[in-house]
Amino acid sequence: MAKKKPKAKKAKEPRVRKPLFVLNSQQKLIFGSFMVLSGILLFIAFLSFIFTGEADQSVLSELPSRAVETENWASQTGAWLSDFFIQRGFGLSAFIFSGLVFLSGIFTLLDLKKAKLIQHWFWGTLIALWISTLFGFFGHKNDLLSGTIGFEVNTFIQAFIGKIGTILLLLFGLITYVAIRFKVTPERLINAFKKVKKDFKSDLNDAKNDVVPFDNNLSREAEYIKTALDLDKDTPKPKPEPPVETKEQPQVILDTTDELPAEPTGETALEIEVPQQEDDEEDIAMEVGQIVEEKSETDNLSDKLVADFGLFDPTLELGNFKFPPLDLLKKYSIEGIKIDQDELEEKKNRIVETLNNYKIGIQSIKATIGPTVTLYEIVPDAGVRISKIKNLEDDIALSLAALGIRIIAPIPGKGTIGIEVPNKNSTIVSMRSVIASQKFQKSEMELPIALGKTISNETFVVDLAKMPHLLMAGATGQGKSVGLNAVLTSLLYKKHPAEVKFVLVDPKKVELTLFNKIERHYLAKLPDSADAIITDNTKVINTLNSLCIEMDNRYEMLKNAFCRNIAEYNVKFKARKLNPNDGHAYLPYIVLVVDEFADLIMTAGKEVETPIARLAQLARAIGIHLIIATQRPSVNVITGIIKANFPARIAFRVTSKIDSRTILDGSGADQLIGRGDMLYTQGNDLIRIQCAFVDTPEVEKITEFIGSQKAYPDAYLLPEYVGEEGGTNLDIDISERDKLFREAAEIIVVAQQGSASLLQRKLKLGYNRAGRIIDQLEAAGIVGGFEGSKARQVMVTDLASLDALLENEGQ
Ligand SMILES: Nc1ncnc2c1ncn2[C@@H]1O[C@H](COP(=O)(O)OP(=O)(O)OP(=O)(O)O)[C@@H](O)[C@H]1O
Repeated sequence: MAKKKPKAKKAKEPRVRKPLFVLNSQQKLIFGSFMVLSGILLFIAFLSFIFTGEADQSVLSELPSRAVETENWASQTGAWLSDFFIQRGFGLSAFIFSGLVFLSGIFTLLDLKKAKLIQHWFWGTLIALWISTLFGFFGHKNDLLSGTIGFEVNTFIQAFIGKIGTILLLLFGLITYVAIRFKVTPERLINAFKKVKKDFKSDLNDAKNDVVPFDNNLSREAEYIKTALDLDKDTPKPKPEPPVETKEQPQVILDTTDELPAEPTGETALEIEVPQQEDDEEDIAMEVGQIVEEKSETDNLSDKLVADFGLFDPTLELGNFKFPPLDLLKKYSIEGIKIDQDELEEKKNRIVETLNNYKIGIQSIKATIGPTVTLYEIVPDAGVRISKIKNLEDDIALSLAALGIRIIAPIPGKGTIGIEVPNKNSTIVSMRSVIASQKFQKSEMELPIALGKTISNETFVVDLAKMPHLLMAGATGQGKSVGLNAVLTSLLYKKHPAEVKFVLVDPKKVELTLFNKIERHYLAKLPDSADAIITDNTKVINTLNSLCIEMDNRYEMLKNAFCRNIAEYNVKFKARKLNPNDGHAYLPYIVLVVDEFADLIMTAGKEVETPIARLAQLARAIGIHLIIATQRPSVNVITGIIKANFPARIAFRVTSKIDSRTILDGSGADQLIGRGDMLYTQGNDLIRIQCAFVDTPEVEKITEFIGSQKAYPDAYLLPEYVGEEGGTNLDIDISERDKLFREAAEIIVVAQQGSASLLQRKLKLGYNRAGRIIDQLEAAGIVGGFEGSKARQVMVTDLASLDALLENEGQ
């Protein structure tokens, strides 16, 4: 079945006709210019033939010979060609051929459409034939006019239909030519005639008006118009309105009448009457006022900016950034599904047998072979209870002696019952194959992720931005880390560093280290942290809270820009409608990845759960998306509040039905076979997917490729967040003081001004950190207490006293 598919497809493919010869650019130049020059040469030769043809007549039979001298301006070749085309060919209409040769050269040089050129040749040849026949009729004594062809054709026609018949035939030929070539119809002709008549009438009226200028009313009107024009002289005049009755209008209507029956009725008849109304003498001319498009100030400014600089390009700073090539990903020898007919038959028989043993008859059975499992879709006999088959899951598993059998009863939307049976030899779905797939390459999604292949071997691509957050769970060693790498790899292959940033949390410390290499391209971090990848739990809390601040900031920016989501905001920013001086900036998507969430929840509990839940609830619109993976899908890890906000879930194999229920709200994940076999749900159906496999060396190669390119000066900085541990209590402890404490103290003493904003400016700190240092300075007795809006009093007068104070403190 599956084998036949590609064959059928092949048969249906339209046969592409290859062009007979295709010229490259150089050949086009050479061939094109040759044709252009040949056209010119022919023209010169033909022109000369009119004057010298007779003189050269006698030597034509001796050509070609160096001894012979010809009068033609193009010498022997010219004489011979002219004789061939004019004398023995078409007469004077041979000039048309010199034009056609010239035109062919131009078409080749400019690479214009060949079909058009062929049309020119066709119509050109026809008109040449017609003209030469016409000349043959009137000037049959002069070969120069008609050429042999014109003469012969004439003689031939006249022999059958006589002179009058020939004239009529020529006329008919002309009408046919004009009708087809210039698409002339009787209606068009009538219409053109009416238009001329109307123009003539209005000209006549104008002339009459000019002749009687002293008619009272008219003169007053003319005077009024004149004054208006005078007043208007300085102001720019609007363009004259296009006349209501446009050229095309009658044509469109007449074109429709072409296809109408002889006696048009109903609506169409009405349409035909429109041009007749135009003919009415009492028709009142109507002028349509120009529609004024009012533009706001910002629109004008942004339009001008866009006209001057083009749309804002966020990728410009790393304009030469190259996306990783496909070759960095491995090809696998066991890739591609191989059909084992015997295995299929055997399994089918066992399923049928087992069901028959329980008195369940089957009407039909169909197999779809996937990378790891084969889906047998059965239609049971009428009257069989579905639950009966569902209960036979274990019996079927026993008879097939296979792990991981899943029964889907019924398959939603299909009216069949599905039995998924693992293949004896599973195939690897390589990351390369899914990344190279059309579906991924051509996807227009915001954050496309190629997860793997479905049971029908289709690449499965989803948009993380639509999910909007993803929960991944599965027992250890079942493919979670590979799944996370597949997600990250997909984004690296599709998104520029300016468009997406990752916040990586890796409590296991080893899973995501490879991504360190792309820190300055793709990672985001807290301002004063050394590593972008977070392995320490306290730092996770700070980062999550910092993301909450980023979320609030982004919402504020969206509100000020009157946008509902990040996509709208970025479009507006790119169109230069948002001023960076007002705090606006291009917003990259932020993807937070937590590998091993259980560990976090166990150690930090509510402190982690609260910001995660907040982000999950609110962050979708402003482009922050969460991917959370866990080995332990128990209810105290995946709590109700987390579950409620993560509609998209991936389950790798788990050990118990309870775990499966925690992740998917149903069983199924316990029946998977591991090694990347997974179930995906986005709130409704479960889809079985074989996860794409990406190995550590592949990830290393990709990160190395990206890491070796020009980067931003630093990772994307998240807003500063100081946790409760940074509060005043700890500050009293000298060892807990900020690294910049001494420097800050010196600045304050020199300036004699105890303000946090001074520190912010001088030390380039965030508000929170500067405030914390001020608190520490207060605890150390360097500045006084808080005095509302006034700066704090500085207690130390000079640097020497400061040194003395701090030294005493250390003792
Ligand atoms: N999609 C896949 N295709 C083929 N093999 C896979 C796939 N995913 C995982 N495997 C196999 O399973 C092994 C374990 O995968 P992985 O390290 O991702 O598991 P894990 O769930 O992250 O485990 P842990 O939780 O202990 O980190 C891999 O080394 C690989 O051999």
